[in-house]
Amino acid sequence: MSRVSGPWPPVSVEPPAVHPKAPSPGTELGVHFDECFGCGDEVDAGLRLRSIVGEGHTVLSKFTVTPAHQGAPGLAHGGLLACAFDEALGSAVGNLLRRPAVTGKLETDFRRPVPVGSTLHIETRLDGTAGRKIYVSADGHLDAPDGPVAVTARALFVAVGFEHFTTHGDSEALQKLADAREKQRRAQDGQEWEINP
Ligand SMILES: CCCCC/C=C\C/C=C\C/C=C\C/C=C\CCCC(=O)SCCNC(=O)CCNC(=O)[C@H](O)C(C)(C)COP(=O)(O)OP(=O)(O)OC[C@H]1O[C@@H](n2cnc3c(N)ncnc32)[C@H](O)[C@@H]1OP(=O)(O)O
Repeated sequence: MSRVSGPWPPVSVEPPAVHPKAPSPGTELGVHFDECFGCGDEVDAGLRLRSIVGEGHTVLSKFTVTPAHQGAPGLAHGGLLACAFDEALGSAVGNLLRRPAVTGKLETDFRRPVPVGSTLHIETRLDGTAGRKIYVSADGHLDAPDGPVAVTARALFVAVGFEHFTTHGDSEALQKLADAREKQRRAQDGQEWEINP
């Protein structure tokens, strides 16, 4: 099987419509859900991926491999590395486009082993959109932003309505999460305090 995938993006795309209130370069992106395996603080063996906004509509994420993430002794499990990319790519889509979206397809190329104790620096780019389809890709560098590339990924996210999550997920927990996020966004946008008429 060839190592070379097809052209990317696979269809003709528009440049990504970055939201006018998307966080600026250097902004730290918070945890989107405390119980998220990718970024949440309340998951003991979670990846605890952390991200900031980079220049040129990129997101820079970091994840340190612990013994809880092993596949073979001393080495990261490929499925958990794919999870880290899902999280990093999803964070770029959610925070820069501010559109709810889910992963439709995620492709990973594992180029070098990733040892326990190493930190993967993931740089994600928004490659373009075609209607509801959002194409993103990322490179994962070992132990430094310019370290050797260990893993690369490409993904298609599909924009969905909020009802995707309420219909298929836990709607009560989601409403709480949505309210908290809205409050956080208003605070970031300087709209937290309404002036009485
Ligand atoms: C979780 C985030 C909460 C969101 C809150 C919002 C903002 C938050 C801000 C920041 C978020 C920060 C971080 C997020 C971090 C991580 C995110 C993790 C994301 C996940 O981990 S999420 C779980 C895994 N994910 C799923 O659980 C999806 C299950 N799935 C479905 O729910 C449906 O399958 C769906 C909706 C994908 C499509 O269904 P559908 O009926 O709506 O639309 P349809 O099928 O027509 O597809 C439309 C067009 O996409 C093309 N298309 C679709 N799939 C394709 C494929 N695989 N390959 C090639 N093309 C594909 C079609 O071919 C068509 O293309 P065309 O328009 O050209 O015909």
